[in-house]
Amino acid sequence: MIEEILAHSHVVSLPMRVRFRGITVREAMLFEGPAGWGEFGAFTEYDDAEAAHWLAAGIEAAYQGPPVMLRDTVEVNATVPAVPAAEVPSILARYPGARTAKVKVAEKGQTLADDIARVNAVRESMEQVRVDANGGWTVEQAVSALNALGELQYAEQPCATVEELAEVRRRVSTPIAADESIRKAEDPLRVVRAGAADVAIVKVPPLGGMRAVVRLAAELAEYGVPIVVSSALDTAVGMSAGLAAAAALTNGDYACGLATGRLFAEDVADGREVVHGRLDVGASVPDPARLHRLAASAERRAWWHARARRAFEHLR
Ligand SMILES: O=C(O)CCC(=O)c1ccccc1C(=O)O
Ligand SMILES: [Mg+2]
Repeated sequence: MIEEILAHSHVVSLPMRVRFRGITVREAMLFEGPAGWGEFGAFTEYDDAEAAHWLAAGIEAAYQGPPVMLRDTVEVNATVPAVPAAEVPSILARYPGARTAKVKVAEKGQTLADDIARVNAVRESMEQVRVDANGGWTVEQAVSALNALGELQYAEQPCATVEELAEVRRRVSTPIAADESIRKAEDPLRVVRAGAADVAIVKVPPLGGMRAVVRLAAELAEYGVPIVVSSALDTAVGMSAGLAAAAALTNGDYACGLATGRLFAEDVADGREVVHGRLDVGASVPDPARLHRLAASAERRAWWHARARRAFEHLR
């Protein structure tokens, strides 16, 4: 099966408009199967065992297709990278009609004053603001930052560990969301059992697929913890899987972090625009001219193929 996947694959390199998560180009391998297109885009620093989940998610999309969807559009949030406050209006302009924004905070080399200025700039035009520290604060820093930042929908991964999240959650009134603590966990439920999260950020690729997201959502609902489906900086192909998973949830109350296609200077497909703060869930089919234009070097293509082979071994 892996040879068939590789034979129908394209490795792309998408330039980002603004640096995000420390990267300026996003590479991914896309492949077409009997049920549609799938994506294998595990972050380059992830090991093969972790990457295997991402490959499983791509295989589900290409060979099985989406689960039963309950909606044909999904509400999305604007995603604001750790830019200077003055750049916020131009970033938000790319998400017409969005009511919620997620703002990156705790960026290395920046100060709390930078975060406060950025969050306040976002508040001027958004109904709801959430922040994402990507585990960048200590407990004490998180407590003072969250007290200083004012009312937020929630704070995503303020600190690195589950224990720290639980402590911050006891000490502040801001709801706490877990992202990396779920994405990297053997047992995603540990974080809620530990009292570490009010909200769970869930991404299709690291969980291993759309159906895995729907299952986890049902388990978390028993603990009263809602999920927010977000992207892993996926191309338009991977985003289709995130949108399908979000559309399959019975409780889809939170705006999803699935509009990150706006962070790319160019994507593999066009036509999926944010309209009234929502995205259509219909599958995106890559445009051959774009696949050609965005093709990665032969060397990077070989790297992704070798990695996909190793990851596939973990699935057998
Ligand atoms: O949630 C969003 O608004 C966008 C998704 C996002 O921030 C993200 C994208 C890729 C990798 C990590 C993250 C993250 O949430 O930390
Ligand atoms: Mg996050």
